[in-house]
Amino acid sequence: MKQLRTPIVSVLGHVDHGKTTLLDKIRRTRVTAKEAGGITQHIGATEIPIDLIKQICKDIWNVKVTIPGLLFIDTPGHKAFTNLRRRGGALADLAILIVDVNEGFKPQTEEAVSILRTFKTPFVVAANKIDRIPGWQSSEYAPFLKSWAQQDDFTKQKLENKIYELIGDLYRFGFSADRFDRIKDFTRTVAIVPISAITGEGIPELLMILVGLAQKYLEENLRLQVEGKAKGTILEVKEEKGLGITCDVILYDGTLKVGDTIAIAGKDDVIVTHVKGILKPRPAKEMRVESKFQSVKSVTAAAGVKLVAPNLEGVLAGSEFEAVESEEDIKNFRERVKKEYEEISIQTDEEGVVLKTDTLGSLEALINELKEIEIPIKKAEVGDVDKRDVVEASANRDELNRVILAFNVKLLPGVEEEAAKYGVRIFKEDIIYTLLDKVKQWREEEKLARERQKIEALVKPAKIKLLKEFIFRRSKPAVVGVKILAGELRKDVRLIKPDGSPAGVVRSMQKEGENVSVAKEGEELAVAIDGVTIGRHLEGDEVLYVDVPERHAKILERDLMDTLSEEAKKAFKEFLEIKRKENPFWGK
Ligand SMILES: Nc1nc2c(ncn2[C@@H]2O[C@H](COP(=O)(O)OP(=O)(O)OP(=O)(O)O)[C@@H](O)[C@H]2O)c(=O)[nH]1
Repeated sequence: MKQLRTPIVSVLGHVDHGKTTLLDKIRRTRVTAKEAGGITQHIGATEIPIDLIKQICKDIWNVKVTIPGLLFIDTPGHKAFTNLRRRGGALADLAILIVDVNEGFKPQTEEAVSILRTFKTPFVVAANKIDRIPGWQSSEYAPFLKSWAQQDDFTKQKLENKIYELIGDLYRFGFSADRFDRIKDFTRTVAIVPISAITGEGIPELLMILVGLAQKYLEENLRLQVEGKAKGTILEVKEEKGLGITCDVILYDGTLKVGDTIAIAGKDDVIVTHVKGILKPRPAKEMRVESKFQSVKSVTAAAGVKLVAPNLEGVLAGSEFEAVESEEDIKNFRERVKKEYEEISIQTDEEGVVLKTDTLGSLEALINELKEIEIPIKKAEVGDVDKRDVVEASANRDELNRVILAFNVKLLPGVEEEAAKYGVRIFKEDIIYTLLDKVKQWREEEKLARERQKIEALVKPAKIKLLKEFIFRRSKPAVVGVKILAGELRKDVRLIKPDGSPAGVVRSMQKEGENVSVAKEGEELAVAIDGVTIGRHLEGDEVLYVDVPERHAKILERDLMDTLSEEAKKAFKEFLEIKRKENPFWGK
C-alpha cells in the first residue's frame, strides 16, 4: 500500500476561546511509554506522530491507522484559510473549530464556520473549557466519556444545554451536528467533542475523531502525494542573520530536495529559483547549539521548513510554489497560476461593488460570501485600493454598488479624497465577518432610507369632510374647516368629489392660527382650497377625496398598502372605485 502523507490541521475559533492553549496542551503531552515517538517541531507547524496520538487515546482507540500523524499549523485559523492556499482550495485538510462552551458562538466563530463551508473542509468542533461548567469534576487527560460519567445530573444538564445551543448555531449555517458519541455517520454530522484545553479532558476523543475523519475523507487525496512533485505554500518571507532572505513554507505535496528548482507564484509573474538549503528547527534538547536550525538534504510532505534560495525578494506570503524540471514545467505552472487567478477574479457582473483583498484565498472566500448574500461584484482583485478602483465603483448606476470593499489591503494615497469626490464608500476591515456585516448593515439602512424617501414623495390618499359651520371664505381661495376622516392631507394636492369631478387644490392649511404642512387622521383644521366656490361648486358639508395621481396610486396599491392605516386603506379603495367607474384599468 502506498504511504499516505500527514494531513494538515488548522485550529480556528474566536479570540480567547483557547486555540493556543489547546495546541500547547497537545504539544506538551508527555507520554510514559518509551516507544512512542516524540513530537517534531516544524517551522510554523507541529507534527504529532501517530504513535503519540495512539498513546494519548489508548483507552478508547478503535481505528485502524494509515496516516503517519497530524501536522498542526500555527497560523491563526482564518488566516490559514484566507491567506494560505494550495491548488484547488485551502491549505488545511482538516480543521478544529474551537468554541468556548460557556460563551457559545461569537463573530469570529461565525466567520470560521463560513470559511469552512466555503472551502468544504471537514472539521470537528471542540467545545472547550468544560472545566468551567459550575460543578464540573475534572480529571487530567481523561477521555470525555469517562469524565462525563463522574458528573452529577445537574452539571451534566448544564453541559447538555450548552451543546444544544452549539447544535442550533451550526444548524443556522447548514450543518447538522451532535455530540460525537451520539453520531452514527461522521460524514454527515459534524462531531462536537467537549474538551478542556487546561485539563486535557476530551482531547483523546478529539484526536481520534480527527484521525478518523482524515482517513475517511482524505485517503484518496493523501495517497501517492509523498512521492510526487514538491508543492507548497509560502507562510512568511523573512530575513535571517547570515542567510539573507528566506521563506518559511509548508510543503503539502511530494518531496523537496536541496538543489531542486522551484517556481513561485509572484504578484505579477512567476519567480524561478533553486533551493540552496532546507532548514528545520533543532530538537529542543539541542537548544544550547548556537544555531536555531539544522540543515537537511530533503523533506517530505506534509512539513514546515525554512527554504534558503536566491531571488526571494519579490515573493509574497500566501503564494504557491512547485518544483519544476524543465521550461515546459515552468510554462505550465505559469499558465495554471494565471488561469486560477482569472477563474477566481473574473466571475464578475456588469454592475456591482469593487472588491480588493490581500490574497487569492481571501478573494475567493469573499467572492463566495458576497454571492451568498446576493451582492453583485463588478471587479475582484488582489492588491491595494487605487484611484482606478474609485472610478470603477463610481461608474455604477445603483448607489448601493458605489462601494469598495477592502480586505487587509491599503488605500493608496489620494484614494480617500477621490472617493469623497465621487461619492464612493469604502469599507476597510481585517476580519471578513466584520467587513460583510458592515456592508450588509449599510445596504439595509440605505434601502430603508430610500423606501422612506419613495413613500414621502408619493401623494397619499385621504378622505375629508367639509364642516359647514366653519366657512370662513367662499372663494379665491375658499377657506373652510375640515375634518380628516382617513389618511393624511398635505398641501398642493388635488381634491375630487365622490362622483369623480374636480374639487380644487389644497393651497394651505392652518391649525390654531399656525400654518401646517400635514394633517393627520382625526384632526380638524382650516384649509384654503383654490379653484372652487363654496355654494356653487361645493356644498358646505361635502366629503372629498385626495386625487392621487395614477402612477402614485399604482405604486401604493402594489407595494405600500401596508404603510396605510385601516381607515386610509378603506378610503383609498373607495377612491379607486370612483376612478375605475369610468376606466376599469385606471392605475393598473
Ligand atoms: N478554564 C479554562 N481556561 C481555558 C481553557 N482553554 C483556554 N483557557 C484560557 O482562556 C484564555 C485564552 O486562551 P488562549 O489559548 O490564549 O486563546 P486563543 O484562542 O489562542 O486566543 P488568541 O490567540 O488571542 O486568539 C487563557 O487564559 C487560557 O488559559 C480551558 O479549557 N479551561
